[in-house]
Amino acid sequence: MKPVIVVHGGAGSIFKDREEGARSGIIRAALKGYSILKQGGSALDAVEDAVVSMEDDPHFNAGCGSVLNEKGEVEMDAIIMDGKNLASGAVSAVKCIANPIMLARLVMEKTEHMLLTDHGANLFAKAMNIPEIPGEKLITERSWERWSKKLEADSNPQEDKKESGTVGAVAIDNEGNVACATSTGGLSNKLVGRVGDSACIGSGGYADNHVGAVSTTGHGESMMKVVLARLVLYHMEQGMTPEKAADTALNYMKTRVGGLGGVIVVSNSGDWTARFSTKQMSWATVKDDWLQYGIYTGEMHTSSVAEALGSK
Ligand SMILES: NC(=O)C[C@H](N)C(=O)O
Repeated sequence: MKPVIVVHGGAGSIFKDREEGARSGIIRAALKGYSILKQGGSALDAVEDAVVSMEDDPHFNAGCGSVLNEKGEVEMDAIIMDGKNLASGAVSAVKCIANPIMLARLVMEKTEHMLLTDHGANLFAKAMNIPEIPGEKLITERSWERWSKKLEADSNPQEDKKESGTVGAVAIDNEGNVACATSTGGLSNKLVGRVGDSACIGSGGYADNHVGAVSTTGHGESMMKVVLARLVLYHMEQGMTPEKAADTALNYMKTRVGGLGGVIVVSNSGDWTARFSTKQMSWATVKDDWLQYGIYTGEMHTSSVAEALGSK
């Protein structure tokens, strides 16, 4: 099987001054994941590494750069899933951790459970020797500024809830195993303790070698109502292509519950797609040593991996 990786940097509206940063961030993440796959590494390692790279990048709403809750704190959700055996691990409402996706993987591999939340997730991190970092280290000047503005009387919270930037990855490795990973700071100004789709199996992501893998982004409450990631795979099981399945599921979410979002998909035969009902979604993929990426509907740039590595 030829390896494939697809990553996203969130669906929503990307501010003009953030476009360049988002573009280079998704390209870097896709190339990182692909280099693992090329060396014979697993889909699971590839999606984890790709997501870590975007969690560490302040341009995205995950890890450092996460949006803030109503109290001005960062609370994050993340999930990872292995399509080989349907194992998955997740953390929700976790604070003071640089890379929630690494913690989610440890939940999957080192516990009997699938989801640890809040304080329990931090206790587990401690037991796993994952260091806690001061919460402020995850807060960028920009996220602080935007959060403070929301406190002004004439602010528009609905508008601010459109902040995108959740990150995710799906991959298939040369053994034909698929995996997904998703990580987010959630929605800005969310209530303390709010958990979104990104920590929930089937909504924020799903991976099954029998069909493929999906990572999602968008309005979490809508995505949980339609169990978006699993819905895409269901349509593929019924015979749809990844693209048709993604569009059908996103359209259902829009008409049934009025929610917008985006998905990245890889099928168990290595077909992929990146689709969204929002104005933008940053995405990138590498297959056959060719990198493709875009942000707006219909936008797709192509370059060879060698060229992309050279210009990094
Ligand atoms: N931007 C996002 O994708 C947000 C995330 N889906 C959430 O609702 O927590």
